[in-house]
Amino acid sequence: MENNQLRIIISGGGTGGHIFPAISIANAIREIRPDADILFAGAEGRMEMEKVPQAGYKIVGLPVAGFSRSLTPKNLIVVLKLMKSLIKAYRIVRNFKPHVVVGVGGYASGPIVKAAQRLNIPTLLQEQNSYAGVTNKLLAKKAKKICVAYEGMERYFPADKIMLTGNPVRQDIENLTVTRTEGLAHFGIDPSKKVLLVLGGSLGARTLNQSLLGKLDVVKSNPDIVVIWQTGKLYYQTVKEELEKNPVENIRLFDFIRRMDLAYVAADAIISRAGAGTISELCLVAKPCILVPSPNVAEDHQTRNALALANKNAAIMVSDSKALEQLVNEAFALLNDESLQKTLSENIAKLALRNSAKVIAEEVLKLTNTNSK
Ligand SMILES: CC(=O)N[C@H]1[C@@H](OP(=O)(O)OP(=O)(O)OC[C@H]2O[C@@H](n3ccc(=O)[nH]c3=O)[C@H](O)[C@@H]2O)O[C@H](CO)[C@@H](O)[C@@H]1O
Repeated sequence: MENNQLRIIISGGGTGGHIFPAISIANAIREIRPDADILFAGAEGRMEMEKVPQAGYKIVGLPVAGFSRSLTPKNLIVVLKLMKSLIKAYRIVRNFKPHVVVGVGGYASGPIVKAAQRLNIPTLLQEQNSYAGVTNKLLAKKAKKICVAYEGMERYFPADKIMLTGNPVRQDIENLTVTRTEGLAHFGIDPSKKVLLVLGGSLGARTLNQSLLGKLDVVKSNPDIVVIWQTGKLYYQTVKEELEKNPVENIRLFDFIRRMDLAYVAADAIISRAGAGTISELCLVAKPCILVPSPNVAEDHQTRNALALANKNAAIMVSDSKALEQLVNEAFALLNDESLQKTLSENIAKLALRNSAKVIAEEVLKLTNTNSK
């Protein structure tokens, strides 16, 4: 390892919501400093161990896992793993000698950022959600900079360290170059139809799938509306079997959509979970949407993400418990109300934050000159 080479560790992961921003930040650092040596640290067995090498970066894994929310003996094993991870994290940071360490949230960022802070290496945190998780709140005290995507984050973090940068969004979505005609052609949809896009987040959402399955008759009786439906990998087979029993011509079914840019341009309205990454994209593509926060995430942060938009009349929020009954009717009503579509689009566009990855990368590079002592 060259002594004067710029070295940066990026830590965190667990779901797409943490990994994709981390990779975007790394790419933006490389654009400015192609010579930078970037090392990722993730959790063994999680999605980052596959996605990060695919993106062309090296990654080391920690044996870290999440606590169960109820009191169970399993949590003892989690404590042991955490201690092992801390020891490993110290070793990684000492050996790699980074000039700065970035934490994007998720299991691995805790031990790595903690170790860096103890060793007086400057750290930067990126919080994607409008509600800060426990780990980031603990790490914030000694962090040099905290890049956030929502206003009002001084509720959780020291105000002087916060910078409103937004969440990094893939280039092809931030700067859409495809047309609606191309989007419709990609999904085999006639240009005279309206399109409802349904997104369950990177893993899919059971409630959204059940809400649609329960209202197939409504979808069928509106043949001028075509539904592009992302089920998630886990639920795809079940939904497909249901649709084989009860075929609906105006549905296009996918487990995962690779060309989100084409899906977004094709859509007239969108139903979505309220994951932070998806919301940042929805603001940039400025489409009218209905958000259904997942009740299964830490500290109910998706509800807070969704409320940040709903309170500004930038999105409609339907709670998970009301979705089965209300969601599809609400979406079809929105598709038939152009004035509401226009208001929601205009308001959501105002919340868009651009160039986040580049701005965060610049902040990371500024810290490489900081003396943290
Ligand atoms: C269940 C869970 O823990 N969810 C969390 C996870 O969400 P999750 O992993 O679902 O992530 P986000 O909603 O933040 O982002 C999903 C990303 O996957 C992409 N995508 C999605 C579907 C698809 O078919 N194709 C595709 O490419 C989207 O364009 C987006 O870029 O991390 C977010 C950011 O910390 C949190 O706010 C969420 O609460």
